[in-house]
Amino acid sequence: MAIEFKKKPGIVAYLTAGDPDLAATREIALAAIDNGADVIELGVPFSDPLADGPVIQRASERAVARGTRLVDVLALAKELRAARPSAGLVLFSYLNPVVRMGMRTFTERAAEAGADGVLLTDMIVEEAGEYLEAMHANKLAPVFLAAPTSPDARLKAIAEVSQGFVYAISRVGITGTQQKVASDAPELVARLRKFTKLPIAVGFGISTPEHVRAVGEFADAAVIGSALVALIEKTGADGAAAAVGKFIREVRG
Ligand SMILES: O=P(O)(O)OC[C@@H](O)[C@@H](O)c1c[nH]c2ccccc12
Repeated sequence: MAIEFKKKPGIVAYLTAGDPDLAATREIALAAIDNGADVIELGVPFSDPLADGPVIQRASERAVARGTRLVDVLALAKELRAARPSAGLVLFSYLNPVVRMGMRTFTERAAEAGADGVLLTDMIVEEAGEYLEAMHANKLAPVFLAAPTSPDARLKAIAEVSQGFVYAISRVGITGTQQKVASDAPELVARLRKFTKLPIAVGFGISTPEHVRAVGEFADAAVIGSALVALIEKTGADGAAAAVGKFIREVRG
């Protein structure tokens, strides 16, 4: 039960829980872990995923349409923790579902489920007081997003409250695979290194072994989301776990 990146760069795999269904997500997450993913970012599907590109938007729509709720994702997290005690597990959500449940209740249930940390996409560090209190009370690692447009003061504030790792998004904009990883990433990671000793994971647009190798030159982990979600969309419930396992093995190198 820990967020640690064994091989450099580590792999963080993002999955939309409940797409195509919760049983499939369970199998896919286990396959990702067993094939080299150090951390699973278990995404809570949300009806208005404005930070997401089309691939993850469609996955969220499918999962919401199936009736996937935050409580179901917490139950899935508990199953994953039981099945893989040492895997890194970060609950990933927009604020809205968490606020609806209640911050205190959510963090208690996340800790009870065995999550290592939480990343709330639209939680900004300036307004994170109550959230951080609840996270600390439940020994959960708050993971924050740092963007190339974040000024140093903001990076410093993020670094001071982050635990587990810091998530550096490689470019402004929405999630989604790209031909090459944006060039803003190395500069953002270098700026973050001034303020934190935590591992830094880079995400957005990562989908090939070359992307992962490139990220490994300057960061500690690569986050892969849309490429996995697109693969799941293409293969469907039956073949998805094997396909994702193979993909993680290939990009890990
Ligand atoms: O999909 P990509 O380009 O591989 O990027 C990872 C991203 O999907 C995942 O970390 C994520 C999913 N939803 C988000 C919303 C905001 C920031 C990051 C995310």
